[in-house]
Amino acid sequence: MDEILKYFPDLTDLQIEQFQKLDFLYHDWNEKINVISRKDIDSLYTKHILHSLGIAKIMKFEPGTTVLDVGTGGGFPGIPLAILFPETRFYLIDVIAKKIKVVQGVADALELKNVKAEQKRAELVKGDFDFIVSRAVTNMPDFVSWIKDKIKKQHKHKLKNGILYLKGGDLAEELKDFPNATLYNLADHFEDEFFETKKVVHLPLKFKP
Ligand SMILES: C[S@@+](CC[C@H](N)C(=O)[O-])C[C@H]1O[C@@H](n2cnc3c(N)ncnc32)[C@H](O)[C@@H]1O
Repeated sequence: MDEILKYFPDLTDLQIEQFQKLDFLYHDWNEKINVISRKDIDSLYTKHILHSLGIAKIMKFEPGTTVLDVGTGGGFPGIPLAILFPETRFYLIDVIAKKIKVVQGVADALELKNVKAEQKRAELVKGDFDFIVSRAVTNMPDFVSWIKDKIKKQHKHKLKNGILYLKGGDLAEELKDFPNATLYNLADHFEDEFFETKKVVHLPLKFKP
């Protein structure tokens, strides 16, 4: 938790309490439904929560922004971002129902009013969003094909509406057909060696009528 406060020193008391509660909630849920590998659960705050908040180092969502988290699993990056941006609306989806049960359980326990969680396949999501966030779901070409018609037309941020994807390693081959993608190194923001190769990929997408 100290790590979260180190990089996000302006949290309110409520946000601090909500981030603290994640420790118990994820350990508890993970015993019933495995959403975080046993190897990683002890690094919950670095590898899952802080990593999710990496998106916030690139993008400060304005109040009223709508964000879709595709393949959220146990709620990453959606849940940490929903705590940090209480006035942004987050729609968290995953194709596996029991993962959404965990997400709903965590959102309920934290009384997050800005989270809607649903068991759904990405390709079948209706509606449009300012941004679509994700981590560890699929490669960029497939991802874009799933969500390309779900982007809002009106931009209200400096970064254009589109995808904010947490990815690691060498992305040259995967992103070769996306020359307008911008990579932001999380190592510029977080010291832990876990972030050495981690990036946020911003891919602006045009509204398709
Ligand atoms: C490796 S997990 C990552 C979970 C989470 N994003 C994280 O980083 O911890 C990938 C998740 O994507 C979900 N998924 C895969 N294909 C999907 C699709 N077409 N629509 C929605 N969810 C999908 C899987 O069910 C799984 O929960």
